[in-house]
Amino acid sequence: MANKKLVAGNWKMHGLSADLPEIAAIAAAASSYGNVDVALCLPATLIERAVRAVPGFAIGGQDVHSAEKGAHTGCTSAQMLRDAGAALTIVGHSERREAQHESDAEVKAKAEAGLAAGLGVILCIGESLDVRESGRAVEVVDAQLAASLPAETRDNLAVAYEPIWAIGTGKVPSVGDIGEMHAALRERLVAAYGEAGRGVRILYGGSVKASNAAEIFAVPDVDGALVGGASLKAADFLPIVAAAAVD
Ligand SMILES: O=C(CO)COP(=O)(O)O
Repeated sequence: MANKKLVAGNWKMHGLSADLPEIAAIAAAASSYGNVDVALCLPATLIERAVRAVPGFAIGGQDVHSAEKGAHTGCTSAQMLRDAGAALTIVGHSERREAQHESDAEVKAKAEAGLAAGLGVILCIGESLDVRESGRAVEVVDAQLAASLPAETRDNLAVAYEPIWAIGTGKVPSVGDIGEMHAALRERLVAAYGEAGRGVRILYGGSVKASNAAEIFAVPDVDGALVGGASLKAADFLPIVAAAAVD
């Protein structure tokens, strides 16, 4: 049976209190789609206010530290996100893997910390353009996933395949390439977790828009999307949610 789709927005470093009405508009409309889970991963500074503004709607963070607490200036623990009312968090986004030099081992520790704190976790992986052009994308991303996966899965673990060259560029892999990658990632999840690996949602991310969402969602083993730029406005995001709601 197909997994229920998850459409999550990643607001990255966007969002001030003036944007709370936009979040409320997204949450209000999203609640009418019973067969799709919808979430917004916001800057840490907005989480608590957003949770108060849209009770019951899934608000998430974009990163957590792997430790519960300690001398880590500027970092946020998974418990802190939970305490602010977050339901989930992204870990291992390529922007952090690149700019903050996060390793697979660190991403794995972050994913485990998030799950242990009761957060849903969206674990990101994806290849560079060089790797895609070398023909080694599946091999490299599979190895990245194997090294980043938490030791044990939980119901609220999801994986997001985000080719780095597709993020914010308007470029999207062919549906054939997305399908090939998601099938390989599914095999990896089943190898790691047995049958439970079939229930781990595999999202696609990278230039998802209203115009391409339906064909991406129709690919086998695409269980939703992680959406950047097109998640900032209800008018752009809600058609993507609507496309996920079509069986
Ligand atoms: O990085 C992304 C989501 O995490 C994708 O960003 P865009 O949808 O803006 O390409």
